[in-house]
Amino acid sequence: GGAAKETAEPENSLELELIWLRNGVERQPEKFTFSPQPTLEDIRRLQAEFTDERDWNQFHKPRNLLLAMVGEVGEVSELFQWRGEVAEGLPDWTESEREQLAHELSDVMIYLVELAEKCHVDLPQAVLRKFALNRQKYPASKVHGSAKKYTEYTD
Ligand SMILES: Nc1ccn([C@H]2C[C@H](O)[C@@H](COP(=O)(O)OP(=O)(O)OP(=O)(O)O)O2)c(=O)n1
Repeated sequence: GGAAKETAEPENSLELELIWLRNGVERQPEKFTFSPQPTLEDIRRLQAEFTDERDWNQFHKPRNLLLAMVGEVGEVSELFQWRGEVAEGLPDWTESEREQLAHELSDVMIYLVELAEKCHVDLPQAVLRKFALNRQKYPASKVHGSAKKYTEYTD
């Protein structure tokens, strides 16, 4: 029946992706934020399924993934290279240029997540450890309003 269908759990990754996409389209936050889904672990799993289904794992060694990621960073750079400074939110870009950027940033993200997986770096946990280090290195009280590198401070 209809009620059962509305509450039915997604049965595979494609159904989950469609649900998350729909959630994203409906979002209109006042200030820009990311959608909560997919998580990094979701992205890791979706890419693992994508490569498994194609028997591509044999090609996805850490070095290959690193080079693929850097190549995609280059594609992001191409979108910016002949422009002047770009304002937050890219107000002067066309919808198609923004979508292109979203694609290229996603390629970087997908390869980054898979690179971390294949190197056994638990990326979300590693990011938390790195934030703790960054806070120690750059105490807000000390560096407020200054973009100097930590080695430039004399005290
Ligand atoms: N061996 C591969 C090839 C592709 N992909 C996936 C991950 C990326 O998200 C995307 C990259 O695809 P392409 O190499 O075709 O690169 P682009 O999408 O950037 O296309 P183009 O190079 O034409 O701009 O597809 C992958 O996982 N493994």
